[in-house]
Amino acid sequence: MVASPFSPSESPDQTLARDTIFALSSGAGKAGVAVIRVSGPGVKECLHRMTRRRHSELPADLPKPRRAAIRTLVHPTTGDTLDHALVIFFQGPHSYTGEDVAELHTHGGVAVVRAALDALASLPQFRMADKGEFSRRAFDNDKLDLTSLEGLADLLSAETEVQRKQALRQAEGALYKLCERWRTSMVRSLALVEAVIDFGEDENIEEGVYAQVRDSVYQLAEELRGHLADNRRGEIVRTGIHLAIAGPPNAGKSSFLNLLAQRQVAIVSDQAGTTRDVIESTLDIGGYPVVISDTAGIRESGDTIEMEGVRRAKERLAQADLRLILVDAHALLDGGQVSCHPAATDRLTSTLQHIGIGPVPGSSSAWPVNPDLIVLNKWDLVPPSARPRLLEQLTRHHPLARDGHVVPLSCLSQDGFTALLDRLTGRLRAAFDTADLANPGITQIRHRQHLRGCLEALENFLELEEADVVLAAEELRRAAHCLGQLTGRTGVEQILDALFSQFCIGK
Ligand SMILES: Nc1nc2c(ncn2[C@@H]2O[C@H](COP(=O)(O)OP(=O)(O)OP(=O)(O)O)[C@@H](O)[C@H]2O)c(=O)[nH]1
Ligand SMILES: [K+]
Ligand SMILES: [Mg+2]
Repeated sequence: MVASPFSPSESPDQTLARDTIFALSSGAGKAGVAVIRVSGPGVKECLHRMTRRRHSELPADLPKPRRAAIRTLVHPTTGDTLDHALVIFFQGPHSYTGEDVAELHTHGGVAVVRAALDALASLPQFRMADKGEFSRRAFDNDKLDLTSLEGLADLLSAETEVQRKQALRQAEGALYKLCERWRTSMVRSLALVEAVIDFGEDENIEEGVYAQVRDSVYQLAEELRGHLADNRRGEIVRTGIHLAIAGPPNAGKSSFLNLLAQRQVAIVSDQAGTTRDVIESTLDIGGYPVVISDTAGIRESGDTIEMEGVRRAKERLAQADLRLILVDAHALLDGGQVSCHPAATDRLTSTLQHIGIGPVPGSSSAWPVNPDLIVLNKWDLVPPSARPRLLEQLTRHHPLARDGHVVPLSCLSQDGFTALLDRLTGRLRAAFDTADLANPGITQIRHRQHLRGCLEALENFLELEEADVVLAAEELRRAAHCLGQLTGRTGVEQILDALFSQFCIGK
């Protein structure tokens, strides 16, 4: 958990005014163990009234903080034994919420849990927690900032390894710490600029203070720019990487989707133009969440419905994060053979041109999309003797096929599928690896907006002259405020006070 370095102390009155909240924190329904969490000023009283040492009628001592203790759980008024439970006590502020917290690990039966919850509800000023209320209290008590809370929410809904890791890092406060480092630097600069305003003529102000501030703001702006130029990696991993499969009709695109998904998601047939709509399936590929779109085969057609499908296919291809083009390898051959040197290469070029990739002669409507992988499907139909030559010719002579961008595959026999998956995972890792610990990613549009606002203010600052020192202070204040909105920690005065006390500028 992240403790704010600037946590304001809560007055005892505020604490007392609060209800004690409780909830079943583990999943609902029958289970081996259930965890009931209790937080608030009444926790000690609750443990005193509801727990006994085993085989004893006497109230048990409060368990040592953070140590599990076995207790008999009883009803606070009737004294009925409810269960034997493992009890853990966390003394505020060293707890998740920052208040006194107890965890009761009871047997997971539905009736046991209900009895325990009913017993808790009978205590004065105790009530069931609202949704997210424990985390809300953690935020109010400066135990968590907004980005950590968002990370926690993402962690609860993470479906793949990469999402889990990213969410965990954010929940642990990596983004928060980075933002606080930036914000502290900005507030420090602000303090110096305000010192220049207040004591500008004073001999106690060092020479060159303003230049120092400019340097540090310049560096900060560079760092923020670098952070914003992340190709939206974190956001994409959070919501799913969009991979489009496109290609000519009958290349085997739907067969490939079905192979990836390991079930019959899309209709496969030998009729060209089978797929019309975009068909989506969300899969876990090497730990990455990937939303795969199978699309209509791209070709000219008189059929208005098919043309709408083709339009959607092109649109999807243009918007995708990753593009996989599937072609029929057999169609690149000349009567089953790799004929004179440039033929297969030319055929690939023309196949790609037909689906709008690469320069289209005499057309201004070519869109500049580059495939991330070109899959040569129906490899089983390529005679084994022709395979090495075909591959060599393409990788050597086709500009889009170089650097291992071409992979042979047979959806029919599944030959080449494992190699293709490895290649795909490699591409995903290259494009979306978020494991850079020193550089926690931005995972929400909201983060990006506040960072942009912050950068804008810093850039405005850098355009000002030293004479505009009042405006300069205003921009720095705005920059720090933007970051404060990102983390939910907007207080500037506390940092300022702490810094001013170090400057020794007062007489
Ligand atoms: N021999 C062979 N046939 C394949 C392979 N992959 C797919 N096919 C066949 O090719 C035909 C077309 O497959 P689909 O998956 O429908 O192709 P598509 O690209 O989705 O076609 P459209 O949706 O019409 O654009 C079907 O008869 C498949 O069985 C393969 O690797 N080898
Ligand atoms: K088809
Ligand atoms: Mg299809």
